[in-house]
Amino acid sequence: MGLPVVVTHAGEAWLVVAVEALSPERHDAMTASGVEATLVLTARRAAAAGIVAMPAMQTDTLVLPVPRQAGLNWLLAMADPLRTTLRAALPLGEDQMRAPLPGTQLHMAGVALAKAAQLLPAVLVVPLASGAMHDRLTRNDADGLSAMAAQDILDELSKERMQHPVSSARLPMAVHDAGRVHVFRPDDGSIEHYAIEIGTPDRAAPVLVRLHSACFTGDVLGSLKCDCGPQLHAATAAMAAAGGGLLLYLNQEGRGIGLANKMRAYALQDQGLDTVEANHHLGFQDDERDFRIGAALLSRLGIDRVRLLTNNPAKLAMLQKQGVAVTERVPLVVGKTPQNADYLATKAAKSGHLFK
Ligand SMILES: Nc1nc2c(ncn2[C@@H]2O[C@H](COP(=O)(O)OP(=O)(O)OP(=O)(O)O)[C@@H](O)[C@H]2O)c(=O)[nH]1
Ligand SMILES: [Zn+2]
Repeated sequence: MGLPVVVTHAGEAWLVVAVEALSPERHDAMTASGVEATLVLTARRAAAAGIVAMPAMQTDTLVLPVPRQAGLNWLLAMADPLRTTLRAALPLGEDQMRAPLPGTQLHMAGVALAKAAQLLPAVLVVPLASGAMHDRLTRNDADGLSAMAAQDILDELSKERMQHPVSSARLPMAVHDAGRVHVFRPDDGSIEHYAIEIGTPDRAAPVLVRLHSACFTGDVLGSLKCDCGPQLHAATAAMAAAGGGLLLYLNQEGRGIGLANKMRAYALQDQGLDTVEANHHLGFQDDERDFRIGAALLSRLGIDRVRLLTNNPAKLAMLQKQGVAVTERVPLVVGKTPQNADYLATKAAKSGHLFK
């Protein structure tokens, strides 16, 4: 929802909010008393946007003191995903900017919260100086504010979620009339994931499996910018032809950044950035997916040996690390178009995908 959160750290309390969720009222309530506000950016974004040089990337987060004269527009400009160079475009002169500092757990927790909400990881942090500030905020945000320790936020958001089976039913499909959909719900209340049996997978032998990350544009709209839609359909067809298989449909849209941010990445790609550079400009890593989910669903379904349909070696390594035996990688090279040739080349060059 983008509400400010009270984060405690080193015996003090701070208010943390994603910059993109700042309304003028909320911004005023948080900064009115002249507090020392800081802006937290990921080192990825700071480096991609030219605020710091790459060697400064020893840290995941960078903290910039918000200049006194800076208002909401300055913050929004610093977080604006379409502004690719912050130095040249800063509304305040460089001399008014002090050098960024490496972030602490407080700042890492702020960034982790923003990412978990699929908001841009650009975060305003102010000391919770006075009861008056707290009152003004709770009056505006009727439900009051959540409070949590920075380290607890980091622990909570990085731990593996339990995936609970919720419901399951038969689903005849065009590709095979014997099918079954299982819905799983993570214990943190976040988005559900699906496992789809195609035909009748034989669990006595390694099962033909695909871990498919949701791609609304490719899977539903038939986008030519990626290969996801053709991969989805080729995978289910291969499973039907083999008599059975398992499709894990993981709701990790946009490699885990969500559709809104994926469209921001696409807008940057229209300015000439590749798929990896665009993620970095937004402040994300190349890939923000939690690869443990797939292994958890397999284990819930009693499958411990798989033949994996993928071109991505990282998926093999992750499944093996989580205790799933991958007896074979089955390549899934389909759906190359003139519009996605550069995207596929970037994945081969930067993400290690094997297209053979
Ligand atoms: N952030 C971002 N996500 C994208 C982009 N294009 C596709 N995606 C997402 O990428 C995910 C698919 O990842 P891929 O790397 O194609 O495939 P993979 O699943 O890692 O590997 P394969 O098993 O070989 O397909 C889906 O969640 C898509 O929504 C893009 O340009 N930017
Ligand atoms: Zn796609």
